[in-house]
Amino acid sequence: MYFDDPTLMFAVTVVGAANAVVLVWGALLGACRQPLLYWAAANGLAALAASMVLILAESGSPWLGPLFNSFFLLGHACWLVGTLHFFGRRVAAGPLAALLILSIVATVWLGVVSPDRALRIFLAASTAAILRLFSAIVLLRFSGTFGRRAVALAVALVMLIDAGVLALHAHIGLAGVVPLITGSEQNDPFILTWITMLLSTAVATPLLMLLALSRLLDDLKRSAHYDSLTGLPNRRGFFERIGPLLEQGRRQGQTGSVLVVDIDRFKHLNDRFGHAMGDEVLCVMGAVLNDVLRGVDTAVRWGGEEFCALLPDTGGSGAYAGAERIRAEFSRRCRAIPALAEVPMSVSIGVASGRWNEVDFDTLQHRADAALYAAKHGGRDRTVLAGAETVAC
Ligand SMILES: Nc1nc2c(ncn2[C@@H]2O[C@H](COP(=O)(O)OP(=O)(O)OP(=O)(O)O)[C@@H](O)[C@H]2O)c(=O)[nH]1
Repeated sequence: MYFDDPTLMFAVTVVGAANAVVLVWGALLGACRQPLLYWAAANGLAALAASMVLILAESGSPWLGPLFNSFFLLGHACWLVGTLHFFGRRVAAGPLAALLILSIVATVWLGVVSPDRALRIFLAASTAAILRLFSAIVLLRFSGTFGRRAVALAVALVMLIDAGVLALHAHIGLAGVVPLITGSEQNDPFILTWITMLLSTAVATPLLMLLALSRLLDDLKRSAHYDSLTGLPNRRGFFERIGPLLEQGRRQGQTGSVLVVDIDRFKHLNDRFGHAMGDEVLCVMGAVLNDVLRGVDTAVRWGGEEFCALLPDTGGSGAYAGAERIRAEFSRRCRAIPALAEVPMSVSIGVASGRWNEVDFDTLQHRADAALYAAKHGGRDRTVLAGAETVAC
């Protein structure tokens, strides 16, 4: 195989361009938008560099090498930036831009102004190897923060191999020989360029797509079961979670309780301070329910400013005490919001209890709702226990 085998250039062009289209399409779906766009740019630049060689190889233009190197290096930088974004890490834009500008200026200088092919190849390949090494380090360092660790490690391995190939390329740039490719008529390092480009476009990019797809599926699963504002389960997540708890309660004849929690005069809060403040207060309520309830209890954002909680193994007095803790904690946390320091925020809560082998969840929920209605009509800012006329305010 010759270094300038047009089949290889064509393969990199087609695979790189196809990857770029798929990655942009994935970004338009809204998942991992930034990393996908950077990886699309990396593949697009690889395709551009390869197609340029395919078209201009015969022209003998002194600009071909420097332009190829520039696209090549920009593509490697996009890879790194996309990978950092994927793991939610900061991009050290200044040092990266400085490295790129220096390398690109040097490669143009060594290609056009004061031609030195060996030094140009050394510079471009060693800079690309450094960028690849950083991509591998990012993947190795943060692979544990994301579920698909094996895939992230596989991409890291490809990046390390790629960095090794590029280091060899850099060495060849200086030494001017190809030690590994014995018998080749063309004693030229370009074969390594095609190997490294195929590694990233045909091997590493599909693995990255798999990573992004896994994250998309995780996000979809999460948004199907959780309320995006408060982080609490939505109704679907709630009913999936409480099914086994209710079954256990029935078998063991446990007494359980349902709380229906409604923030008082929420419309007034929205009207006076805006919806952003309303959303913040809803988040406060989500956090309060998370923190105050026990691990076995489950809360749900029932809709709007209404929440519901199942306390599967708790009788009326325990649930009532829990409701009071929720009311107190909610008011305390709202007072800590500067804009609301002078605006007392409160909640009304309806509580209903019963034995799970005598009542079902829907029945208790309706009773708790009726108790909430009584709490609202009694003046708000209170807990009402269904059937026990117990009112606290
Ligand atoms: N900011 C924000 N507001 C919401 C959201 N969902 C529902 N709301 C608002 O919540 C308000 C509920 O108003 P109402 O049902 O009249 O209840 P309220 O003002 O709390 O009155 P009481 O319950 O009787 O104390 C409506 O204005 C809705 O627009 C949300 O996700 N964010």
